[in-house]
Amino acid sequence: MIQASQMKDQEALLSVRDVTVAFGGIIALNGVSFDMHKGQILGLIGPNGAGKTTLFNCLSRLYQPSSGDILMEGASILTRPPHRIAEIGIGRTFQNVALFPNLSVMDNVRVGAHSRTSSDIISDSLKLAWVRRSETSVNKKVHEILAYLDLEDVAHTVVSGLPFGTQKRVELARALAADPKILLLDEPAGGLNHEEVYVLGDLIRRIRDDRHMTVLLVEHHMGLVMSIADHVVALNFGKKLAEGTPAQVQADPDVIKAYLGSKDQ
Ligand SMILES: Nc1ncnc2c1ncn2[C@@H]1O[C@H](COP(=O)(O)OP(=O)(O)OP(=O)(O)O)[C@@H](O)[C@H]1O
Repeated sequence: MIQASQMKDQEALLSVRDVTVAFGGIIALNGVSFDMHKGQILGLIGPNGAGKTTLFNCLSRLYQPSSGDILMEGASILTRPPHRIAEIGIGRTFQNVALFPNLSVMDNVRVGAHSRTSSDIISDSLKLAWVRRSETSVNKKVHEILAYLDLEDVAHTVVSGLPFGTQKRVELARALAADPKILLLDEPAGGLNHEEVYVLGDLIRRIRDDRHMTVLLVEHHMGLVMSIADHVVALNFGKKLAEGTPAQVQADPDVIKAYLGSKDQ
């Protein structure tokens, strides 16, 4: 676990600065700021409609903030189109799984690995030497990730035939194959049973430790967030309500009030 004293000495890997998002008259996010540090697992929580998904979509560049900035290693990411965020080291998974259902597990993971290569259709067709070298390294990467996530047995299985929990693991594999610096996880525990959530928590922690990854977790499952996050940011009605260690946020009177007044646990 990263200590607060170490954090102070580190420049933030990602800084959310005064981000506001308005949809017509609805202010989905209202001046939200926080920092993420290298190696951190940051849990983003809040009752329904708090603005978590909106913030997640800003980080993955699907939404453009009305004002404010998001900096990655000091440089704004807001000029990047969504399909180019993998190049700066941001990877994501989707709440409802967004894989190519008719492709095999291996081919889905290969798509992730290719998002960091610079080959193009002409170089691919000409089978230039550097493209062949790049293919070899992609294949090596894909095999390594499949082994890491225990997906070798289903490597050649078409994704649509797999249980939901396994599909979620394939999505994680695809995101990891692009070697992100920051992994954005959108409700990874959604649709999983108790045992699967426990295994997932362990896996996220392992990914952070083994692969030196920084993880942002948007999650309704409080048990998961509180057991694996180093730092928690709580939103409500588009504003930051509290941030701190899981224990600090759990004990915050405003957070308790927000949750007691909602349908969330
Ligand atoms: N595309 C959109 N158009 C209009 N309003 C939106 C849009 N997306 C979100 N909102 C509104 O913005 C606010 C924040 O929504 P958001 O989905 O970010 O919350 P959330 O914390 O992710 O909620 P949940 O936990 O239910 O997914 C809500 O009032 C929502 O209705």
